[in-house]
Amino acid sequence: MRKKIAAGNWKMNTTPAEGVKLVSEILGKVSEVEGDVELIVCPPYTHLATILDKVKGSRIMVGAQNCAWELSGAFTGEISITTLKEMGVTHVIIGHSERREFFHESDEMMLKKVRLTLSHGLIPIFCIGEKLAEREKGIQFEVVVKQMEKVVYQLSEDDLKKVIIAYEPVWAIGTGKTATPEQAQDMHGFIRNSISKQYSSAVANTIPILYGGSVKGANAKEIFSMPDVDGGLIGGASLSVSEYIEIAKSF
Ligand SMILES: O=C[C@H](O)COP(=O)(O)O
Repeated sequence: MRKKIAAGNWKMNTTPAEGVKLVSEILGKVSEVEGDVELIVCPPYTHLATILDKVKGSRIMVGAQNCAWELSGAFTGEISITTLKEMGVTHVIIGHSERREFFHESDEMMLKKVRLTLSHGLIPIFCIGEKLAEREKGIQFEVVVKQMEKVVYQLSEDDLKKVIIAYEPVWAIGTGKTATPEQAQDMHGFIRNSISKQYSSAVANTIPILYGGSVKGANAKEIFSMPDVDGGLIGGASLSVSEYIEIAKSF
C-alpha cells in the first residue's frame, strides 16, 4: 500500500503573516481528513520557522520549495540543505518546471540537490513533465523518461525508494487546464513501468507518484481514483483552506 499525499506548493504567495493564518486555518480543519493521508505544506523559505512552530505536534509536515545544490559557501541568496534539516523541514521540491524555466536549473544541479536532500535524510519531491508543444508532438513519454534518466535513475535503488515523483504537465500548471484522469493515469502508469524496468517492480510499486496541474476540490477525487496516482502536488488551490481540505479528503 503506497502513501497517499496532498502536498501544497504555495509558490511565491502569502506574506509571513498570511502564511501563518493559512496554516492555522488548515490546522483547524485537519481532523476532517480521515485516514493516513500525508499532509505537506511548502511555504516560501521566509515562513518556514514560524510555520514549523505552528504545526509542531500536528500531522502537517513542512517542505521547502527548493534547496541549494552545494552544501555551503559563496552562493548568495541560496538556502542550504543543512539549514532546512536543522529547522525541521522534511521534504524538498526539486526540479519544479518553474525552476527549470525561470532559473535554468540543469539536470546536474537537480541531481546534486536530490543527492544532498537524501544524504541529509529529507525527502525529495522530484518534478517532471512535458510542455504543451512536446505533448502536441506526441513526445511526452520520451521527455519524461529523459528527465528521470538524467536525475533519479542515477540513484541507487535504496535512494530511489525514498523519492516522491510529481508528474506535472507544464500545460496544466496554473492554467485551469487539467490533464484528464485518463491522461494522468497513462503517464503515471508509464512512469511506474519505466521505474520497474530500470530497477524492479517491487521498487516501482513503493514509489508515490503525485499529479500536479490545476488540481482542485472539484476534480481531485476523479484524478486520485486512478490506480497509479498517489496524490497531488497542488499549487493555486492549496492557498484556499476549503479547497486544500477538500482535496485532502478526496482519496
Ligand atoms: O507545484 C504545483 C504545480 O505547479 C501545480 O500548480 P497549480 O495547481 O496552480 O496548477
